[in-house]
Amino acid sequence: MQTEKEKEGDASVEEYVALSNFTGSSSDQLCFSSGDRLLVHAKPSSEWWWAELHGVRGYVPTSYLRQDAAAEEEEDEHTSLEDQWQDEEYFGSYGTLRLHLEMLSDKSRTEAYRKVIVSNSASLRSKVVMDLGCGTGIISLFCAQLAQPSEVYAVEASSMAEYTRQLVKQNGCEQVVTVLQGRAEEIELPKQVDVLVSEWMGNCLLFEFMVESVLLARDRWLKEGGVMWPSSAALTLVPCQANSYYAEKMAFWEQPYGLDFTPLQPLAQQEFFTKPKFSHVIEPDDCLTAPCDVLCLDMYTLQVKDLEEIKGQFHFCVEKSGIFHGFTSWFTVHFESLETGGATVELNTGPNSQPTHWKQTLFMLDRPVSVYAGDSISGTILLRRNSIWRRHMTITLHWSINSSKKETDNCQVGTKSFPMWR
Ligand SMILES: N=C(N)NCC[C@H]1O[C@@H](n2cnc3c(N)ncnc32)[C@H](O)[C@@H]1O
Repeated sequence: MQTEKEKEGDASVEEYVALSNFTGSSSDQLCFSSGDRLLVHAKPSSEWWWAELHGVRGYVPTSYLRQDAAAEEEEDEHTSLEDQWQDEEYFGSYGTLRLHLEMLSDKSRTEAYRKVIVSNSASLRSKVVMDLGCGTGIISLFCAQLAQPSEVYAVEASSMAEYTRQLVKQNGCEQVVTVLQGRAEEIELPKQVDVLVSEWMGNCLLFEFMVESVLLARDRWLKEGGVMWPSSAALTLVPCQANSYYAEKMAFWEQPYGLDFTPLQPLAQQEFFTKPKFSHVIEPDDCLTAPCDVLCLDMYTLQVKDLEEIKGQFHFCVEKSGIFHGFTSWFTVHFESLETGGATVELNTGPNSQPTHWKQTLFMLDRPVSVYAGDSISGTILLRRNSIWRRHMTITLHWSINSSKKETDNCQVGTKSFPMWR
């Protein structure tokens, strides 16, 4: 129901750009295409705004909108670089034990780093190592305990660094490990390093964009011919079923206690399926096709500017009929050996490996689609870094489903943008 204000619209009309296509599911919702410039007249809720396109007014979902460049410029002036990284909140969260306990309790992750040190212990002798974002210093302690590097610089920006120094002393590693408190981009190391090791991966590989700090440290502190651990990273995608999640968040409204609550389903779609779902556990049987690496990052050549927009393509062949609810992503990183020809160590966060604290990330479509063995799903994925909130990004998926049934030439296409988180 439109209020008077929504009908007239208030004076402060703001222009927004549509991030992707939207097909309204009721008469009072606007339909628009990616790139359309919408005039927002009223913001009655955080999820739905009252907007105008080509003279027609209606509700639009806020998650599909981005402030236009001019407005973004203006906001830019009021957002200092510091705020854009949300460092106070970010490093504040790493100053407490919660996240460090989660990471240390992740055996798959932590043992993978230990395996890297153990399998390269001979080559690490007399080497200089930088552990970027060392947290409690676990990787630095592995280096000092399981190998004989000459120096390990354990760099940590949060207040945890004070405790890390105590842990280094407590474990008799202070001869080798030096803890430096500060942002890796800002601190001074006594010398260049032979190895830059870091556990920087976020949800969907890049969230938090700590990888930028790793690249800046590489360019400034890694010796010519030095080694990056991880050496490479890949983001993997697979079209999947998500029956229990769909039942829990959408089907639920069909007949709760014998009543018909389906008018709430557009809100449920907006509230539960607009953003990616972190910590999703996909069962191998939920995969409708073989997974595909859609992005591959070489940590020696990747540049900070490359992080603004990263694009990948995919082509999936449906192996078994099922319901295409969405896409699931995970990542894998590789640690090359310090010895030429030595064994590479892999940390895989996918459904066929030991579980990790990242689990997987689920991207739900607005509406599920039945697919059949022999169909194919092809398209692109675009990770676009947020130009204001530097730890955030938007993931846009475009896909087309090509039916294997010869008589129907139906090719269903779809696109959806998922803010993570702004
Ligand atoms: N997703 C992750 N692996 N997060 C690990 C982040 C750890 O690295 C620390 N960290 C992140 N960025 C930086 C940086 N630029 N400089 C120093 N420490 C950092 C952070 O305080 C935490 O202890």
